[in-house]
Amino acid sequence: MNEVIHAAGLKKRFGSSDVLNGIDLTIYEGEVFGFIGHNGAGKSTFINILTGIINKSGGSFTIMGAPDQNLDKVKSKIGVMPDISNLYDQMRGVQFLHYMGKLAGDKRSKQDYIALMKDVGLEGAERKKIKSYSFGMRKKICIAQALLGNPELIILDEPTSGLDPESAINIRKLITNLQQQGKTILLTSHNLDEIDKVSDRVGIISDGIIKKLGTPSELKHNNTTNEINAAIRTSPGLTSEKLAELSATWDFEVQFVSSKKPYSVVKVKDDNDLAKLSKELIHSGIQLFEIRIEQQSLEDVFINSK
Ligand SMILES: Nc1ncnc2c1ncn2[C@@H]1O[C@H](COP(=O)(O)OP(=O)(O)OP(=O)(O)O)[C@@H](O)[C@H]1O
Repeated sequence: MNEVIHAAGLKKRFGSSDVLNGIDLTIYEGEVFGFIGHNGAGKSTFINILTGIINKSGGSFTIMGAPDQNLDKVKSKIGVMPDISNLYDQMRGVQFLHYMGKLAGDKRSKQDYIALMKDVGLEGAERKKIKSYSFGMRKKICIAQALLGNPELIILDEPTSGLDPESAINIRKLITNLQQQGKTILLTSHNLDEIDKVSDRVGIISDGIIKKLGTPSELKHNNTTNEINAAIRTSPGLTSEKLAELSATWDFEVQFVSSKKPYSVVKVKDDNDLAKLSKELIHSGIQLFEIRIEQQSLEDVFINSK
């Protein structure tokens, strides 16, 4: 597999604050890579270093084989979603893309720009001035801008934040289509369900390093313990207090995790304790309708990676 991005010990310090403490990461050709981390974790800083907006403080990286000191020859192969504040408000949507496309060496026809606007969900807004665009429409034209020049690597920093659910679904479809065309996509998002759905691999940044890395499935199943979260549906419903009262005499530990109506989610040590739990609940006179294992979500993995 060809390496598209390879970062080795990449560091960034702002004043006295170390934001990136040595990012080691390789992103391969044709993959959608989901980059996640809490606010201020350094995702945009990493992207801004890759795209030459800011300088690194240490370490090194290559993009499509070009070393970070000499990225000029690959710059035209990288499409980056700009900040929404960098749009030209007085231009009409299609006119703006046409203009930016020329600068990016884009060869498409005017009709194709209209098609691009449709692809990002801006059908009907082609001839409206950007100043009249809503926040979501601005995001969409920024996504379109990232695709100008037919780049091989597309970097999308929170493309769907602030979009309505249908628009976000369309952007996810667009990302999948781009991948099918062989593009490599680096994506950040705080919507972990979205990252789970579209990414081939996910990296979680915390304390300035990549804390966890793997496919969404690997991350969700990489449980270091045998602990089980079980969702239980009973009558009467199981509250935290009721469970504490019942379990006081049990010879195993059970912990109330959350209430997800009509379920109560509890944690037990292993399979044996799960079997004991169902037995004890029935003995206590509680009607047990359903008990099922709750799969870890990417959100759980994220919360536990801090
Ligand atoms: N130009 C700058 N000067 C000083 N500090 C900066 C600068 N840019 C970013 N930072 C700081 O670096 C840290 C990482 O910011 P960054 O924007 O990379 O985080 P992020 O992971 O993208 O966050 P979010 O999810 O909120 O977008 C933050 O503490 C931020 O305040």
